[in-house]
Amino acid sequence: MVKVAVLGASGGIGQPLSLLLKLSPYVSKLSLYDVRDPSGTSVDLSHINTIAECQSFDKDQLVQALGGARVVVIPAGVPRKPGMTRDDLFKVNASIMRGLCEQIVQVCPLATVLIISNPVNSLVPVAIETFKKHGINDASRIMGITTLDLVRAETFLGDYMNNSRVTTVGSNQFDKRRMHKVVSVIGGHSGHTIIPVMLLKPMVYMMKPGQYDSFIHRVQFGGDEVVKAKQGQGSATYSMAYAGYRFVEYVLKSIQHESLEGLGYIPAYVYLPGLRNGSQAQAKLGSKELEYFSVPIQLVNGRIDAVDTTILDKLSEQEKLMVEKAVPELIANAKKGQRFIHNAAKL
Ligand SMILES: NC(=O)C1=CN([C@@H]2O[C@H](COP(=O)(O)OP(=O)(O)OC[C@H]3O[C@@H](n4cnc5c(N)ncnc54)[C@H](O)[C@@H]3O)[C@@H](O)[C@H]2O)C=CC1
Ligand SMILES: O=C([O-])CC(=O)C(=O)O
Repeated sequence: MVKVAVLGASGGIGQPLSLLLKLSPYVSKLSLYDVRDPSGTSVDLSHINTIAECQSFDKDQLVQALGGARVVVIPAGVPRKPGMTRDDLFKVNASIMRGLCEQIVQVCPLATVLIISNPVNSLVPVAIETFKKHGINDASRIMGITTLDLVRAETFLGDYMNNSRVTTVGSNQFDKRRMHKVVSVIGGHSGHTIIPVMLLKPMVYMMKPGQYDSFIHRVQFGGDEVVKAKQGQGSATYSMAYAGYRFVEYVLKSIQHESLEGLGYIPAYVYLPGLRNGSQAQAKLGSKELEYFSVPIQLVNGRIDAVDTTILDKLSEQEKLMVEKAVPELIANAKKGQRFIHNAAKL
């Protein structure tokens, strides 16, 4: 069992994610940090009779919050309002990400860092470059969480295929196993960079005309659907907490050396050149310039052991076109994050 730190624990995602982590059998200590005092959340959660011990840390206590953390999850940052893109959040959230990573790299440099804050496509590069600047060149422990796209794809496809909803709660395990074998999502985490991939290709032909295209659109723009429905009160929080927990649990199971079989290889947004099979993925995606991509990963002890590129061999013509469309945007998004660190370094 390990210590998990949540940075941004008072937020819309941070609170329900912390609840799920408090229920986890893999967490011994739950460290809640936010610039908005998270002690209320921590005391409330501490009344739940599960193993994890809750501690809260206020804005001047980041070092204490991170001490001994094996996993750091970051939902800190501002969310979108209607009319905004995720990229509009870059300026504020990149500064937050850099500040947090500058401490992580000093206090718990061997922790696995899982990034939720948007824009994921640019903030993972901000984190990787911050670590590099401090002498740590290890892409195996920094990942962007794109699991919400996968959860949406599983849910919406389940709807479209007239199945019951996918869930890991309760005894409805059948759908969960079934859906992760049917669909995955690769690419990035914004609009057209989100690329649903049918693992069972005949599914497409089983759908009614137009259903496949509207399924793709709904997965790509599911975030906007929530932003609109929340009418200025933020973006997805509960579904993100669920998705975030699903990914964190995957990492925690690997740290406990538990079997990950049956969970499939969950994709994450990662720095390909620093990973085993990463250059193979770049070759299959047709661009050496494309350094960041969400692709299924194989985990060992909380670190990425290798990128699983097999999904890239089985893309349909339409999926290949989606990749082609996404690549220039993903390259630009990553460069933006990298420039943010390098230009700041020159000042
Ligand atoms: N990866 C994904 O699929 C998703 C990502 N998001 C992103 O997650 C982020 C958080 O969303 P919400 O929780 O809804 O926002 P929120 O505003 O409810 O919560 C964010 C929290 O971060 C805290 N915070 C700000 N600066 C901080 C710092 N320097 N250190 C620690 N905490 C800090 C705030 O005080 C606040 O409590 C947003 O950027 C949003 O776009 C949201 C949904 C899905
Ligand atoms: O749409 C947003 O801003 C939040 C998000 O990333 C999502 O829900 O996928």
